[in-house]
Amino acid sequence: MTALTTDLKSMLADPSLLETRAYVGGKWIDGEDGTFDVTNPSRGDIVAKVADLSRAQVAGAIAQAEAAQKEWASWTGKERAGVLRKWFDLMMANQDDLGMILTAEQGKPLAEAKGEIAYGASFIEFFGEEAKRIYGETIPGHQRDKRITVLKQPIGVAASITPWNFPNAMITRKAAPALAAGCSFVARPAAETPLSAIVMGVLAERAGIPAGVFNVVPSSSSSAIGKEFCENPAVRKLTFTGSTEVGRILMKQAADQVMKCSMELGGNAPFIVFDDADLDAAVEGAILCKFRNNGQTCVCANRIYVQSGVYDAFAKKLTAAVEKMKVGDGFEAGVDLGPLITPEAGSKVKEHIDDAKAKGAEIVLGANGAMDGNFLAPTIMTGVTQDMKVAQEETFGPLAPLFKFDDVDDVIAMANDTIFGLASYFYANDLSRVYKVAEALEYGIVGVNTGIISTEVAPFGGVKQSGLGREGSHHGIEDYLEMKYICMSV
Ligand SMILES: NC(=O)C1=CN([C@@H]2O[C@H](COP(=O)(O)OP(=O)(O)OC[C@H]3O[C@@H](n4cnc5c(N)ncnc54)[C@H](OP(=O)(O)O)[C@@H]3O)[C@@H](O)[C@H]2O)C=CC1
Ligand SMILES: O=C(O)[C@H](O)CS(=O)(=O)O
Repeated sequence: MTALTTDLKSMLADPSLLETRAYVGGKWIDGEDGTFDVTNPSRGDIVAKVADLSRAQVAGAIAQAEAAQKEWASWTGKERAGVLRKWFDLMMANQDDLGMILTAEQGKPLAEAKGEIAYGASFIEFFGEEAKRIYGETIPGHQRDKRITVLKQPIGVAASITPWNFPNAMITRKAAPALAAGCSFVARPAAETPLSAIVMGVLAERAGIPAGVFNVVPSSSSSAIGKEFCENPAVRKLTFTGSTEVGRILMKQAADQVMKCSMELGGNAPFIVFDDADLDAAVEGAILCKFRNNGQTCVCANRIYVQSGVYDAFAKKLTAAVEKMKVGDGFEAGVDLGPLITPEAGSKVKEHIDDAKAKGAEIVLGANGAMDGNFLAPTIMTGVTQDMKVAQEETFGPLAPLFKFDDVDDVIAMANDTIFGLASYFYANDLSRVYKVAEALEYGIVGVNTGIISTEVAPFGGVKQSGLGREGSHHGIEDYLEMKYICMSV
């Protein structure tokens, strides 16, 4: 591939959206630790040099957020809804530019990046509306002279740590309910993809969100900033999306302050195809579910179980569809699969391919895990079994492993045989089977005859070691509220 340079500023309709400084207390500041490079995963070139904030500067951002929070909480829900709506409108008005910034730093195809902007914006629209509906309650007194009321109040300063795979939506899915609830917010984006977070600061300023309410603190140091978030007494809420491994670290650190945590962690989604499934629909769903963001999502199908009566037909149809998929630069028209975020991400996919081959699986499509830069051909394997690494670990890449099963109870047992419990999917038409399987799967999310479950109106989250709490839906704002019980003697 010819070396291309990503001259991002010249690509934007509004070049001022490409901001590289940090947004703290309503001011744009440089990093005490200089800058760190943001590179384009397709081309390897430097897209921008971004302010590298020190832990002390992040502590300053937390202080600014604390100072701004009480005033922000004094606004009515309707007033907060008004500026959140403006924030949403600005996102959608600049969707193309925000999509290009996202593709430049994360690599996903531009159409998919623009889709993420709309998905991310939907949380701001939704929770702006929810800001007006933070209801308390009155409870009949336990004594004749007692009156009981319950208030919902914002928890205070919320801090977020988010990953590179959805650099816009993972922030808005947290910031939107937080701000709607009356919290203030300090966002530390992944070092790979800070630009999509910083531009949300540009739009927050333009929307009239008060200084200090929304802050973005890019940094090349993840652990030091994580410790600041967990140890600073002004932070009352930590919200994280990323690996279960890092989630455990953060929860341990947050325990010293008994800090409320929301955790959206790793997944190992089973995708089950029963013999009464619509096979064409199942293939379409499997492709959407497996290869969205090049397999780099926590809800991607990680294991594909196909009942023996339709196994060969499904494998043939899936292979025929996947081999038409185009791998390439996210800015290139017609590309279905962009690069992986780093060479290390590719190594993990290759490790799973090699392990499965060594234990008897066969590659029916793909290049044996060979990387071309950060590009990896989509790979399909048959003859995959539970003893292989791919059955227990999140691959996070374009590998579709096909397992064969006979009995419904067996496949439910195999699907549940994991420490994870985020998303699961199955295709079937028999109604009693649909009910039985949906109830038996130990997951926070079950997709029935669909491979895409992501929406702002539903409660997204996992059980077991896939996380704590829910994001999205009217439930999502509860994670940013405290309940206060008032007992009044009359
Ligand atoms: N459930 C989900 O949605 C996601 C799951 N994953 C899983 O995690 C695996 C690794 O992906 P990766 O992006 O490295 O995920 P990580 O969990 O390592 O990183 C997620 C975020 O946490 C930050 N981080 C890492 N270590 C610490 C720490 N000790 N203290 C505070 N913050 C920290 C990272 O910063 P930085 O990137 O700057 O180092 C990033 O912003 C993937 O293969 C996948 O299995 C990954 C992303 C999303
Ligand atoms: O972290 C992720 O992979 C996202 O939560 C998946 S989704 O919400 O975009 O479906």
